[in-house]
Amino acid sequence: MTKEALTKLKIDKPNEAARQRVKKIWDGIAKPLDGLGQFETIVAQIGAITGTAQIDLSKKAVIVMCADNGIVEEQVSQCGQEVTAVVASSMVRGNTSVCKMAKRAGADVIAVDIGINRKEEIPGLIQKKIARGTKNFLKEPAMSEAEALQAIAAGMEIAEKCGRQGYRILATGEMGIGNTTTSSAMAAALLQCDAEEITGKGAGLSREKLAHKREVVSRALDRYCFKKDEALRILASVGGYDIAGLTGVFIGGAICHIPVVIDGVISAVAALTAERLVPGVKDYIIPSHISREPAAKKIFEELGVHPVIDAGLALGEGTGAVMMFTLLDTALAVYENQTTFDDISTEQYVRFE
Ligand SMILES: O=C(O)c1ccc[n+]([C@@H]2O[C@H](COP(=O)([O-])O)[C@@H](O)[C@H]2O)c1
Ligand SMILES: Cc1cc2nc[nH]c2cc1C
Repeated sequence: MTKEALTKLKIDKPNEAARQRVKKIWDGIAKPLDGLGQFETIVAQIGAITGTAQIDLSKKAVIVMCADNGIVEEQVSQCGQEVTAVVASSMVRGNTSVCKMAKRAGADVIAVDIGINRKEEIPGLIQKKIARGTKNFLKEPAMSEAEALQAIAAGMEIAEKCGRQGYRILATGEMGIGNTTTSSAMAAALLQCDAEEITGKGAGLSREKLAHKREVVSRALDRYCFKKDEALRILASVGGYDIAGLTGVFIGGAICHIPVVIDGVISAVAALTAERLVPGVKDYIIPSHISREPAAKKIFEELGVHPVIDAGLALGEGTGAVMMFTLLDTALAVYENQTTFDDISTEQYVRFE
């Protein structure tokens, strides 16, 4: 895919008539007006995305993009790169946190090698490797723009295939040591913030190491002098293959009218990148939680997305998004098996605003 082809993509506007029909159904259910708060809004959003008031989230999957990051060479993470391949292998065996949650939530895990630094294939992963990890972005751009576009196309392809296979909702997840550094650098560039205010501890760092990580992000910003509207250059220069792949998942989901649930800070950066590259994608994004990483809040504010879970999660893999699957299923129990005001022979609440 070329940059021109990507930027020419058009996203349909969500179906407002379907959104209104869902809202009307909520108001007819025997409960206080707006009693399920944001869950009513989100179910209506899913109606607008899919174009129907009949909400079906029976088949769901979390797409976990696994990739390595050359910036790990700069001691920005407590773990070594080899851990990415170890955890990715556990994905296949169902042994990671997201696999356990997905099993409980009735969702499939689609784990993808989009750039693990390992020569041998890990059997069971979807093979979409662009390269064996990115370059150290303090020394040279993490990847070329052509590679970034290739990874975006891979993510779009996976989302579109999920659509053909009947998945009704997708979640984004990732695994990649060092990807909170790439995310922080991208968020700082996309939002034009300082490294200081946007860079967090990731999977765990001492105070000294956090100061060093901020310094690394700051040096990268000085080196590349990004403008906020250069999303593709930002992604290629300081991003990762996981972020690029997830950017593609958000774009592909929007094209196919599939709601995509956003997870932590890495997913949030991918969502913002997708929106900057192809405006309109954000209408197809379903919130889940607000990551502990400081960049997350700023990105959600920019996107106008309101996460419903504020629990200090910072696990990644798609875990918070899968929790949201369960919450949505619970809310749908009320929506699908309606007890209406008519059923209980009671006057419906009147909406005054
Ligand atoms: O999702 C988040 O917001 C999040 C916050 C902190 C850490 N992580 C996970 O931890 C790993 C990256 O941490 P680090 O410190 O190596 O950059 C990566 O595999 C992510 O899935 C994820
Ligand atoms: C074991 C482990 C699991 C993870 N999941 C997301 N990031 C991770 C980092 C580590 C180290």
